[in-house]
Amino acid sequence: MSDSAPKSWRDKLFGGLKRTSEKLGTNLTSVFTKAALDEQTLDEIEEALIVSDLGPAMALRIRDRLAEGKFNKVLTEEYIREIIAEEIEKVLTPVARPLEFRAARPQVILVIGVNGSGKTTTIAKLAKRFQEQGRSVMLAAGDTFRAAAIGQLKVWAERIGVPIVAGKEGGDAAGLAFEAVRQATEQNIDILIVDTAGRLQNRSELMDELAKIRRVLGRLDPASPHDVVLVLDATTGNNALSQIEVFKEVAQVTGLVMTKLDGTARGGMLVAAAEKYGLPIHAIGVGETIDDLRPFDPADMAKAIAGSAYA
Ligand SMILES: Nc1nc2c(ncn2[C@@H]2O[C@H](COP(=O)(O)OP(=O)(O)OP(=O)(O)O)[C@@H](O)[C@H]2O)c(=O)[nH]1
Repeated sequence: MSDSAPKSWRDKLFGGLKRTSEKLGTNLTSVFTKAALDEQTLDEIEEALIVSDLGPAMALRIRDRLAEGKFNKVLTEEYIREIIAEEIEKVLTPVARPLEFRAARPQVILVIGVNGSGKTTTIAKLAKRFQEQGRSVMLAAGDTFRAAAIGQLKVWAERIGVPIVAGKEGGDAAGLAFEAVRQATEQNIDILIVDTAGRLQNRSELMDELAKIRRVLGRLDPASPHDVVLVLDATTGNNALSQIEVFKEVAQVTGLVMTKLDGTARGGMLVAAAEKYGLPIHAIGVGETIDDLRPFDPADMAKAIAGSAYA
């Protein structure tokens, strides 16, 4: 394929995860050149997998898989990468779940995450995907803390052609969410995506605000918000894992979106997150354009992380 040809999603996925799979390869270099499998090599493999952010449980499982009947045998790089991909796929399969319209009009999707995680662009990308599926979408600029966040979301709304409910900087986010649901109901909108502030440094305020939004939404429809999606920046590595911990507690997260997998060698943490929390992962981001955020195929994703054959 020439450089100018448009890339398919699979190309982008494998290209985006290249730094992650290369880092795994670097960490495993000494193993790839070993004569035969022994206890020490297995220790090295386990260590390399942990250093590659896959998490200790996964590292141990892969170690056990490789040990099965293979002692004193020479393992090829291809075989090792294949086994890694197979084990990753097992963990990703149950969590790879796209965000879907479930006929609760309006279905309210609360989007949370720290500033800079890619929240605003994720909202726009999700909105566009729903639109493509024939759904009507409305946005609510609930990050009332920063004028820039409101402005950015307005620009995106205009670009993709969806209505937006926005208030003033410093306004009441719960009040805005309430108003947005009212308008979405009136206009028979399928999906309302609500942005929120991401001030993790002020945990009690954040908690109060999210709790208030939930309370207000719940008053209109006890099932609302129907989804609470946490956006994580993959480049933050372990920090992303601790964000799941905090937000799970303050906002009853129902699913994850992981952005910027193309900008890091630490993509393995998606697997660690899946294993540790078991939360659905609705979509992943491998670039800045509107089409770069999508649900993922667990087998492809596993191969992309493990760097095993791209066929
Ligand atoms: N390379 C890459 N960049 C991304 C991805 N997702 C988001 N970005 C970029 O990350 C930056 C931050 O994204 P925003 O959507 O503005 O993040 P945010 O969390 O809303 O940030 P604030 O508006 O500052 O709170 C932007 O420049 C995005 O284009 C991704 O998957 N890959």
